[in-house]
Amino acid sequence: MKLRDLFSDDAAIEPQAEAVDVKGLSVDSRAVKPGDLFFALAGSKTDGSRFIDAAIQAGAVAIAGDRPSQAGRVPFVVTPNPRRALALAAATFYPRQPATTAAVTGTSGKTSVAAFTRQIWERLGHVSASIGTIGLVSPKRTVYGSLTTPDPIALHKQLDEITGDGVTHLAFEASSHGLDQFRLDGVRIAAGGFTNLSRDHMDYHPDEAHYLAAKLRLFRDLIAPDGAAVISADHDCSPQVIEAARTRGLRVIAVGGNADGDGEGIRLVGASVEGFAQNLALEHRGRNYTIRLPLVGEFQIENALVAAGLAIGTGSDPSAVFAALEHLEGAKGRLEWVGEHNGAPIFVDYAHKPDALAKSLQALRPYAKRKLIVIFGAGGDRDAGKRPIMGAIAAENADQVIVTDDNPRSENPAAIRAAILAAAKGATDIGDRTEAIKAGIAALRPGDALLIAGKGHETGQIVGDKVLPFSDHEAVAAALAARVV
Ligand SMILES: CC(=O)N[C@H]1[C@@H](OP(=O)(O)OP(=O)(O)OC[C@H]2O[C@@H](n3ccc(=O)[nH]c3=O)[C@H](O)[C@@H]2O)O[C@H](CO)[C@@H](O)[C@@H]1O[C@H](C)C(=O)N[C@@H](C)C(=O)N[C@H](CCC(=O)O)C(=O)O
Repeated sequence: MKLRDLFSDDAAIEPQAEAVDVKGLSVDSRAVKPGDLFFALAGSKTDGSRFIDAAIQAGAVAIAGDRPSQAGRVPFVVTPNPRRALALAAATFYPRQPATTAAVTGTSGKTSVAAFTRQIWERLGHVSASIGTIGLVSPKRTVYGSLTTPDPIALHKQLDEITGDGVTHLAFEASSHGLDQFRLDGVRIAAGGFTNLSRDHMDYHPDEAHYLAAKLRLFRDLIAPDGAAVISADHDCSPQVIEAARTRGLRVIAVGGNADGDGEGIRLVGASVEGFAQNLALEHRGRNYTIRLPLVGEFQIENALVAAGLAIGTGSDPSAVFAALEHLEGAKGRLEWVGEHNGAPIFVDYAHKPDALAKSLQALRPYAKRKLIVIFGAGGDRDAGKRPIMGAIAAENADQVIVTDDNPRSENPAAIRAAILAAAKGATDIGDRTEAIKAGIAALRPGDALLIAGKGHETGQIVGDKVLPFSDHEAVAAALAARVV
């Protein structure tokens, strides 16, 4: 592809460089291949412009960045926002995208919403995929990804491939990092969803206003002008998100108890727990629907309604969408029942933030007539402020707390646990996660329930810079199979 074709008019390209043939795109000098266009990006740890020489040595035929470089040996494209230019170039280089794409943002629930939207579309006969924290899930390929929102090059390569596979409908997760770093700017988004907002990523965003502003980019800048915004109406920040969507002239579908069921909204009129399911009364366009949602946890109602809104907002028939909710399956490691001991259920959940931990514990309370036990930890090299908050939430919402390791990374694991334990009076300290899980299961008696929180679908424990194989699912299965409990 010609260099000129990869950039919009605001990029400065010398006329003699416009026809340079670009064979690939790269943001990492260590991964550059001959023929690549290298984007020099200012990053959180270093500045890509320091590696221009290395990129040229590796075979880069052109460089893009926000200020002209002295390298001079290959053409240099000056563009005011290189990260956004990268996203748009990736969309041009890998041109195919599913015809219908929905994105979801919010602190919690993104993975479930993406999975539920995919499942609803599948049930309605569309070839569907989802991309997010648990990777790419599509009929022909399942690929694990390390980021919630992949970088633009990986993202557009995947979009191009799955479209070639016949995928017509895609639901994907828009993380605040992804939105802030313009990773999604080249995706044609027909509908965007918003779940909720709580404390998260304070190691990245300077404050909560910045965090919300990143999320709002989806509604302010990215959804197609004739697209839909599906917004949970039950949070303090909901009016701000609705306002951002209305200002753009998007079709707003509010969902939840505060939504208007007479019109576009999906109003939750009532909900009751029945076994491992919930009966919901809904109102949409003045019509009433009664459905059995086969999922545990009140928070899953919000996820299911946002998914339903995304399907309706991209053209599906409401009655068929609500009927499809009765068949939803939880996403891997999202308040997932993984076994039982002494008749007491054991759940694995990805909750690794204060609000999510509180919601998961509250969701399991109806299943713990006697004691609710929780096992969790907190990640190293990440927002340290959430550790005591999570300790206090666990102590308040559970009857027995075991604090363990969860990706300590470069930090001293015992110090992370100590910060949690200081706020969780009476908690037990068991650093080894396998041992903690064994102890939690061994403590179960009839009428109890156990929540193992933090890792969800993950298959590794990050210690130092090594990822050691670890899975809560496997640790539970091994403990139950060995009858060590
Ligand atoms: C903090 C963060 O978001 N970092 C992302 C960012 O990297 P960066 O630009 O800050 O990297 P940097 O190390 O400062 O380097 C600057 C530039 O120099 C380049 N470089 C660097 C060294 C070298 O030898 N040669 C070279 O060319 C780098 O490739 C980079 O382009 O841009 C990269 C390209 O898009 C991302 O891969 C990278 O994600 C890192 C791996 C990451 O861990 N991100 C996490 C925090 C993240 O994005 N998480 C969100 C949210 C998850 C959630 O909701 O829980 C996600 O979407 O996954």
